[in-house]
Amino acid sequence: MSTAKKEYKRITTKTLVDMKKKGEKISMLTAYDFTMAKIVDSAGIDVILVGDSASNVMAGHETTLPITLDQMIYHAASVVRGIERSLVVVDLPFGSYQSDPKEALRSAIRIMKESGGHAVKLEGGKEVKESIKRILNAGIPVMGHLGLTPQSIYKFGTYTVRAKEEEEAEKLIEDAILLEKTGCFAVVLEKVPAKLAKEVAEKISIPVIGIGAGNGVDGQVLVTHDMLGMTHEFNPRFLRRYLDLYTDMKNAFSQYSTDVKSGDFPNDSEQY
Ligand SMILES: Nc1nc(=O)c2c([nH]1)NC[C@@H]1CN(c3ccc(C(=O)N[C@@H](CCC(=O)O)C(=O)O)cc3)CN21
Ligand SMILES: CC(C)C(=O)C(=O)O
Ligand SMILES: [Mg+2]
Repeated sequence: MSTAKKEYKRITTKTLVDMKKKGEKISMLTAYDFTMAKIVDSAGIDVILVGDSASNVMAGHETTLPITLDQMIYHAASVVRGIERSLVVVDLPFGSYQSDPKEALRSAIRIMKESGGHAVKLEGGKEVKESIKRILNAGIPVMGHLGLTPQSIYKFGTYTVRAKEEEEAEKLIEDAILLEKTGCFAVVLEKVPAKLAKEVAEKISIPVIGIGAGNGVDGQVLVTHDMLGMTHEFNPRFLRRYLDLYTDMKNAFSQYSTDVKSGDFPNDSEQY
């Protein structure tokens, strides 16, 4: 009898809940395009997030607020064409779900229909409960997002650690419990104290995926371009860089330019 660990063929929302039960950590990274998604998927990353961080990373905006639902669908559809195994979760962008639950459902339906993604993510707790219910009633899985919620940046003014004070910590725990009760299959916790994040992960039975939330949670997410070292100016404490692609790419471009200008490229074997 084989003792080899069973490989998950295709990750589903249920797989993630089972992984938490078994104490297996969940890996999650962002992707916004086909080529990146294909590499991330083939590396065995469990969840691919088509994050509204595309607004920063792809489009160069200061915040996540400007990206549109149409643009998110374009990114998500490109990602879906690149994957075989990962679960694809798509951020509902700012302005596509806050007005009312019907609008939230319409936006989620557009994402599912037009991109082929597997689930949506939206920011907030109690405030978005009715919207989450509507989306779930249509059979669309929902991931929550608490703590630092970048779509509310102008309400807070900074990207500092959230829920350091007792009152905000209590609200966060309440919101996490509410998200589980409402039916979310997982929740992202962004930039909160590790001790609080661990407490939340222990209190609820759905997976808690952390970013800047310490090691006591059920999985981790990073922006792929950050962990590859492409976003040079972005230096939060929680980020671990696995490559220095900014430098490597810059050197490659510079070498190419030198080769073109010197006439070294193309050589005899690189032409017809
Ligand atoms: N490239 C990228 N990576 C991300 O992780 C990311 C985005 N973009 N865009 C959307 C949100 C915004 N996020 C952020 C933004 C800032 C910090 C942050 O720690 N900023 C400062 C500190 C700010 C402060 O303490 O006042 C830093 O140290 O870089 C963390 C997460 C996470 N998301
Ligand atoms: C940072 C992650 C959690 C996110 O929401 C995004 O990339 O948009
Ligand atoms: Mg996001």
